[in-house]
Amino acid sequence: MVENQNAQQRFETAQAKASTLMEALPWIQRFAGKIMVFKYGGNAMISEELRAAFAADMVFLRTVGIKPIVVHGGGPQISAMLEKMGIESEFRGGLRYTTPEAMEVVRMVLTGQVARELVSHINSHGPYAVAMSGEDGGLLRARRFTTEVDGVETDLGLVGEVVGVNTTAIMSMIDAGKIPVISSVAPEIHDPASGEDAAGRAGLTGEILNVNADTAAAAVAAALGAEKLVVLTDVEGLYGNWPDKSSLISSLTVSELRQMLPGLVSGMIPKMSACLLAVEQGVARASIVDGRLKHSPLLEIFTDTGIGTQVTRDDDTGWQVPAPDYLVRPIYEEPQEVKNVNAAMQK
Ligand SMILES: Nc1ncnc2c1ncn2[C@@H]1O[C@H](COP(=O)(O)OP(=O)(O)O)[C@@H](O)[C@H]1O
Ligand SMILES: CC(=O)N[C@@H](CCC(=O)OP(=O)(O)O)C(=O)O
Repeated sequence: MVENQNAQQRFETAQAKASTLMEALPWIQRFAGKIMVFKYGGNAMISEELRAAFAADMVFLRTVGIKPIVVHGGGPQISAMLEKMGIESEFRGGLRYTTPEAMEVVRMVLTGQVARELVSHINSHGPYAVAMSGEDGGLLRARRFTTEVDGVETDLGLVGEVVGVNTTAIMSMIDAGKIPVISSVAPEIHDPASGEDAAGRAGLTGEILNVNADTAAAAVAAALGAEKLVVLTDVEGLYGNWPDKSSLISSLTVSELRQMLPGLVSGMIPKMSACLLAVEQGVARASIVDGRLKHSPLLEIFTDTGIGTQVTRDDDTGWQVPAPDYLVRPIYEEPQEVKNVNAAMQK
C-alpha cells in the first residue's frame, strides 16, 4: 500500500514537471534563434546562489537555441570598493558622478571582478561565456553625457552614453556559440559636430567613460535588433506610485512610459529610459524583473504569465503562441513525404 502511494506521488511529481516543460515549449519555439539581452544589475547579484542560478539560466537559454547576451552592472560593488579606498562618490539623477580616480575603480571592479565572476559561473557548465569590455575590439563608443537634476543641467564627469555598438564583434561571438558578457565601460569619441577632432572625424579622445549598465544594455539590444531586453534588479518591477507596493505595473506602452519618465526618481530613471530607448529603437519588448527571485529570466520568458513590468510598443497586440494549434491542425504546413519503414508489416 505504501509502495502504491509512493508510485502515485512520483507520477504526480513527474506530471507536474511535464506540464512545466510543455508550458515552455511554445515559447522555446517562438524564441529559438532570437537574440535576447539580459541586463544583470549589481543589486540582483546579492548571493552566490542567485549568481549561480542566473548563470545556469543563460546556459539553459543557449541550449534551447536562444542567443543570450549579458550586459552586467555592479553599482553596489563599485561603491563598496570606492568606500574601501576612501574615494568619495555621489549619484546625480541615478548616475554616478565619476572622477578620473573613480573611473579607475569602475573599470577595475566591472571588468576585473564582476565580469570574471559571472564568466566563471557560466563556464562551470561548459566553455560558453566570453567577457567583453566596451573597450575590447571597439565594442562600444560613447559620448559625454550630462543630466538634468531638478531642471538644472548637471555635470557627471567621466560618464557617457553609448552612440555606437560594434555588432560584428558581438555577432562573431554569438555565431561561435558563445555567451558574450559585456562590461559597460566605453571609449569616448569626439562629438563630430564640435569639430574637436583634427581629422574632422569622430575619432577617439583617449578617455574611457563610465556608462550606466541599463543604458549600455539598451544600446546593445537596439543595435542587434534583439527580441527582448530583460533587466534584472532588486524590485518586483516598476511601481506607478513608488514606494506603494500595491502600485506595481505589469505592462505599459512606450507612450505611457514617456509620460511617466519625468516623475521617476533614482535608479529607475536610467532603467526606464533604457527600456524606452530599446523599444523605440526596434526591440520588440523590454521588461524589468526581480533578480532576487531565483531563475527570474526563465520565469519571465518561458511562462505564460511572465513576471515584473513589461514595456511594449504602442501597436503591440500581444504575442500569440502556437500551443493550442497543435491540437487542431497539422504541425507541418508543407506536404511531408512519409516513408514506410516496415513494408513487410503492411502485407
Ligand atoms: N517607481 C519605482 N518603482 C520601482 N523602484 C523604484 C522606483 N523609483 C525608485 N525605485 C528604486 O530604484 C531601485 C532600482 O534601481 P537601481 O538601484 O539603480 O538598480 P540596479 O542596481 O539593479 O540597476 C529600486 O531598488 C528602488 O529602490
Ligand atoms: C554612470 C553610472 O552610474 N554607471 C554605473 C555603472 C554600473 C551600473 O550601472 O551598475 P548597476 O546596474 O548595478 O546599477 C556606476 O558607476 O554605478
